[in-house]
Amino acid sequence: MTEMTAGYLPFHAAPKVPDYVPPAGAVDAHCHVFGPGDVFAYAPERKYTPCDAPKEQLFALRDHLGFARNVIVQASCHGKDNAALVDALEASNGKARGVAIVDADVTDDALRALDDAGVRGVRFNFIKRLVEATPHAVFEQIAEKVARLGWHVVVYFEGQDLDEVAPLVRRLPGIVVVDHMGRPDVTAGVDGAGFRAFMDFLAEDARYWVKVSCPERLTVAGPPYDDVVPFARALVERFPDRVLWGTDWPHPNMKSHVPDDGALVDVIPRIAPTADLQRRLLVDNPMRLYWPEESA
Ligand SMILES: O=C(O)/C=C(\C=C(/O)C(=O)O)C(=O)O
Repeated sequence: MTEMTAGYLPFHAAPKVPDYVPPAGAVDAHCHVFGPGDVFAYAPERKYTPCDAPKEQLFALRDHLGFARNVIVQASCHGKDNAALVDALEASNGKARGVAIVDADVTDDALRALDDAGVRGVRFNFIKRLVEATPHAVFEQIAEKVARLGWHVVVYFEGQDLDEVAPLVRRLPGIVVVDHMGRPDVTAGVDGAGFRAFMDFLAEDARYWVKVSCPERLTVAGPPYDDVVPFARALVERFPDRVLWGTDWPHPNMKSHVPDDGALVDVIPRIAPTADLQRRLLVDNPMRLYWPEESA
């Protein structure tokens, strides 16, 4: 068993059954698999070591929460070794798609193998506490390469870094999905300059999508995340056809509390207050992006 980084909390051992019942075919569009470390080693360059969170537990959580599919996102702790991700995709019976992390020198054969496994995007991480900086020119090279496969790009950055990241995003081809609402400073309020700038950025181009995930990371008030709900709701109501939702299980790097995944699901009707908005958020949008061949 690989020791997890001191001070971080493990994922919830017994999340509640959500009160909210997701629509049929709902997709958890942001989650991870970690290790197990003695089978899928963590990256030497990682800045944290998570607790093991294997595919079997992710799939059991999917069923427990009433979801049908997962989008499994490569996290920095596994770096550019996507083996654990591919293993989970191949075990999912077509119920999972992936977002990988790759180098600029990734070969076309390697990309095709990832695509065959179910990968449909790459992730560019700008969070300074998670990764060393990558030159934007490298990200542009990767984006051009994977666009040939029809993949999209997922970006993860701090709210205060929008001005640094936006020029690169504008140069990327295809759809770009922003993780965790662009990590706004919730203490500044939805009318604060930072979140307004983020909303204006998303409004620039219909290629830009956003995940209304991670109230547990952004909150100052704590569960049930009343201080974060207005941000997610504003995004759902303004961009109903380009929002995604995810648990972010197993919630790496949490220190403030252990989020209950069932309680996170119960936030959904508060941020998407109609059945139509819930269906677009949980079914139509993720199916169009990750299973277009099956999308209505
Ligand atoms: O540590 C965070 O801020 C959140 C995450 C970490 C990563 O994505 C990562 O290590 O790549 C998360 O989204 O799970």
